Amino acid sequence: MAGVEQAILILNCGSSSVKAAVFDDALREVSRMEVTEIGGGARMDGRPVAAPDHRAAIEALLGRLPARPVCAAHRVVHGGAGLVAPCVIDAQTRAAIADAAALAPLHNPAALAGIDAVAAAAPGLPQVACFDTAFHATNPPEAVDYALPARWRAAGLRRYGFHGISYAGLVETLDPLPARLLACHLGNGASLCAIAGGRSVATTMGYSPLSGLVMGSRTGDIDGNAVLALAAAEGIAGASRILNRESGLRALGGGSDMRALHASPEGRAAIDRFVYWAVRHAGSMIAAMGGLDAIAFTGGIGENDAAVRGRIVAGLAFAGAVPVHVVPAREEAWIARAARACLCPKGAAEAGAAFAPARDGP
Ligand SMILES: Nc1ncnc2c1ncn2[C@@H]1O[C@H](COP(=O)(O)OP(=O)(O)O)[C@@H](O)[C@H]1O
Ligand SMILES: CC(=O)OP(=O)(O)O
Ligand SMILES: [Mg+2]
Repeated sequence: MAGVEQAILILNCGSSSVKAAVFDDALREVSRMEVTEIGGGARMDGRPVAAPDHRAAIEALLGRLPARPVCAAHRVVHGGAGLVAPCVIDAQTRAAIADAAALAPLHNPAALAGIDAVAAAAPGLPQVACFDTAFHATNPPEAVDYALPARWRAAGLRRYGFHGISYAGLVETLDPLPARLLACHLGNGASLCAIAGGRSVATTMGYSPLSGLVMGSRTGDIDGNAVLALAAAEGIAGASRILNRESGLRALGGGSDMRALHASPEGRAAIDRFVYWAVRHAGSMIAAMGGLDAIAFTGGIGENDAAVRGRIVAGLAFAGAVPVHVVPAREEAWIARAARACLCPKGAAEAGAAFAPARDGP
């Protein structure tokens, strides 16, 4: 793209989508493309595209980049306990993201596919990872701990929380920022976050992006003994497939796309359950903040589905009438800024500072 000398490429692999954005050296977004509905009639910017999986979607997007990037940065959902702050991706970082893949089976393999595809297309290009967990580092211990024996808590079995890049972008966007904000990221993955004074104090996802709300293909909260029953019947891999890929709206309503669900009785029953559990979990978030000053919706459903938003807001009438905001998810812009700060910490504040790796890339 003419005039974009220091293009930075952002890849955001969601569970049903890949979003690619290019920013210029002043961190202005100059291009955006997305493949949605991956695995079920994928579309690129609304038009049908052959993308049966994330890898194919990434290849299709990289083939249409309008500028040659000088660095790339990725949304990575889970880095485990060790990887939280944005960092340059080296062999060790890549291995840690791969190690956490079992905790985010719908996301980390896709993020790795993006990292590897960029490395293959542009060997040596500096790449940065930004993690979905970081925003929830401010949760108090009582919100983070599972009531497990000490050795298992020490082994990293704890609540992490996700969609943190989206929530961090939301906090930067709302001005003035409400003191006690119920933030609802409703996409193919869905979570709620209690944001008090701009900081996450509670969230509905836990050890992995499986818990909390009913989602496109994930159960949301489910009793541990039911998980054991599934594992006994189907094995660990089978139970993981059922819980992460075959459940949620797909299991209740016959499909994971909220738009289609409105059209059938079975789909509407699934939406009833989505809304019911969103409201119940919202009650828990409101309790964690000691009240409610505003609600914000983001994500594919949160931004576009006024009927679902209206039903959730109506279900929360008990908490009083509060302002409701609809905010486009700004994950890519947040990642671009974090990548610059990571790669050129000294020049991060200077508009127009060129990207240069702080240390060697992959
Ligand atoms: N106009 C719409 N009305 C209702 N739901 C929508 C609409 N557009 C997108 N969605 C829902 O948003 C979901 C995708 O959200 P998104 O945040 O883009 O996904 P991901 O979680 O993969 O990042 C889809 O599953 C779809 O059901
Ligand atoms: C964490 C998560 O569920 O992300 P997404 O909504 O992109 O699937
Ligand atoms: Mg997403």
